[in-house]
Amino acid sequence: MPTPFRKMHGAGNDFVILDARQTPLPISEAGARWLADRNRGVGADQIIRLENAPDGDVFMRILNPDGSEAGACGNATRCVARILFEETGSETGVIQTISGLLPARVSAPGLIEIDMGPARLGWQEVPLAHEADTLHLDLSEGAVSDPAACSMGNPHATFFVDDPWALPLDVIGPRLEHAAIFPDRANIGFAQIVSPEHIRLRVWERGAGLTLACGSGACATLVNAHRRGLTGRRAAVELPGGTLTITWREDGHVLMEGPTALSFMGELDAALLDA
Ligand SMILES: N[C@H](CCC[C@H](N)C(=O)O)C(=O)O
Repeated sequence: MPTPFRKMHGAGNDFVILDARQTPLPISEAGARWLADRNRGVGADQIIRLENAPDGDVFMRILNPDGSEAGACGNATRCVARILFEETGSETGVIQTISGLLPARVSAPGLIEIDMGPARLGWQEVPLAHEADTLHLDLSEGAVSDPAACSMGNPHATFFVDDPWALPLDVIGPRLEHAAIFPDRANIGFAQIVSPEHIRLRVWERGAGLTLACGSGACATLVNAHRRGLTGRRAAVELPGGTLTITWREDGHVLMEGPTALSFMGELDAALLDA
């Protein structure tokens, strides 16, 4: 049964997007692994499945290449918003995830802004394995130490470093992702503060590894940087794949603005998704 898919990316963070609003598309862990595989499948950082939304305009299910489900994916949320806007002819909408309702709008030509919801700062919200000060975690690996942590609906830890490019992220990334303090694992950001309005960031993503961009990671990094007094409430977050503009509003919500792109459309055998 040929099933259409979209291959999209936001600042180089790439996705296979399937539409299950008309017909169920069960995806097993093996199916997600196959689909995300850059040699045997289509290849992607995450698999996104569109579903009918009980409250929003569309529900997005977020699966990592290892089959784990995530509570947030900022870059994919912009891509889903673009699909929604093309379908409705509107420039606003609400995307629903397991973490809540995310208002979306076209903020400028070629740019979409998502209200990613509130940053969650409590240790149980990240979550952490035990009570701790989320502004300064007692965690180190190699040359990095003392991260801040928060949740954007998914767990993030941010290390502030001199140069994210001078670190062996392929070595320290997985060790930190699986650190005992993170019972659900965590996405790990390595951030250089260039100025109070400019951050350079690389992210080792939970369940995915190094990606060219991480939208929720950019949000968590700005929040953690402001909490540390290192930036204002708004900054350009420069990732390897592109730059996102992040604002931490006084009401606690985090706005993320950035680009989207449709790389290609394709068809696949849905039976392979649930093998
Ligand atoms: N790996 C993340 C999900 C994708 C996040 C990222 N692609 C984004 O744009 O926010 C997690 O397991 O929480």
